[in-house]
Amino acid sequence: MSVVISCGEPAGVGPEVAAKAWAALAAEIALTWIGDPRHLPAGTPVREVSAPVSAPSPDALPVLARDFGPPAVPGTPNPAHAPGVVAAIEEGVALVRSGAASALCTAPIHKAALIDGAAFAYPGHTEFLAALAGVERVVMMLACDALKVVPATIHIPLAEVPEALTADLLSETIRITAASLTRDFGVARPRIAVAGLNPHAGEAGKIGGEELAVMIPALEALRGEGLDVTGPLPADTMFHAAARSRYDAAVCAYHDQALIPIKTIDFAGGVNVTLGLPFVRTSPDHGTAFDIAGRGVADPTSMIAALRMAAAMAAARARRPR
Ligand SMILES: NC(=O)c1ccc[n+]([C@@H]2O[C@H](COP(=O)([O-])OP(=O)(O)OC[C@H]3O[C@@H](n4cnc5c(N)ncnc54)[C@H](O)[C@@H]3O)[C@@H](O)[C@H]2O)c1
Ligand SMILES: N[C@H](C(=O)O)[C@H](O)COP(=O)(O)O
Repeated sequence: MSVVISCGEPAGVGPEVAAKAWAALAAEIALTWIGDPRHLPAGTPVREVSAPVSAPSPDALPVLARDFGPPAVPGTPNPAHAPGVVAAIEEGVALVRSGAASALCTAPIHKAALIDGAAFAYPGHTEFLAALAGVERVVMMLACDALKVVPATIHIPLAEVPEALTADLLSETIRITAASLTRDFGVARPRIAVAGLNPHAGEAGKIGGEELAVMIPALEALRGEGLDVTGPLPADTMFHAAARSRYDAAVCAYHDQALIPIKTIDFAGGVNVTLGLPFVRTSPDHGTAFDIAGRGVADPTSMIAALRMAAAMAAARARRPR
């Protein structure tokens, strides 16, 4: 399987964790990095290529070299780089859609830097990739060995969550999650737990009405379709080890309800994966980490896990085409 890596924000830790991950996986996965090679850590062995490689390259990191103009200053994004960062994602998508690569792994972007420098119209990769693929609804999943979580609403202000959390959104999110658990992760009959929006999942309507009005009817309808769905559950007690053993994925009402438990349990090993796209996309669970960029101390574990997951998902899809 060949995986292309979009460079992400040059002022962040993305180039560093990509170079370190390549060093760790050089004999295991065919990796190709898209970006300006001057943004890679000094001393990274580079081999410029004109197309993604199809075999592992243990001696040098294959690079689709693109000129971003000014050099990168660690920790300080340059608006002049933003168009190149966006173009690298677009190129990665084009390569996986054409079949030139098997999967895309995106290094972290700095959303504000892209909005300022490239009038980026999306709050994250997830929404941008959906637009590039022409898909109306995609699902963000963060996965580690101990837990898989899905925020039903993603990058929106907390104040907008109750209105955005419709029965249609919840139902589609759960259907996409269940289908991907089977297709990409080999779970024959996925068990999905759903977190309530309100404290104590609404306490039978005494602490918020969304569970009774929206969530419970939606989950009952999904059970009628044959899906194994439990909830809405009180979110505070569904992430300890015994609770986690009862489901394959937790669908949550909003971003932090889903991402706090997984980034607490396994920040180093978590992977962000987009479900519902016509291609495989993963990413590390961390961001640009400007506070440590350029110091050589960034932990590549999440990037390594993201690359391994991308290759494994691409292999699973090759074995199990839709
Ligand atoms: N996949 C993505 O593109 C992605 C994911 C998450 C956040 N982001 C973006 O990144 C930017 C910064 O986000 P943030 O500050 O909330 O989170 P962050 O993950 O960048 O940093 C949070 C903390 O974790 C540390 N950290 C992060 N990655 C690390 C690594 N590999 N090794 C060691 N320590 C690491 C940082 O030093 C910092 O202290 C924001 O613009 C955010 O939107 C992008
Ligand atoms: N919500 C993600 C996280 O905090 O890990 C992150 O912002 C990445 O989102 P995209 O994959 O949409 O860029």
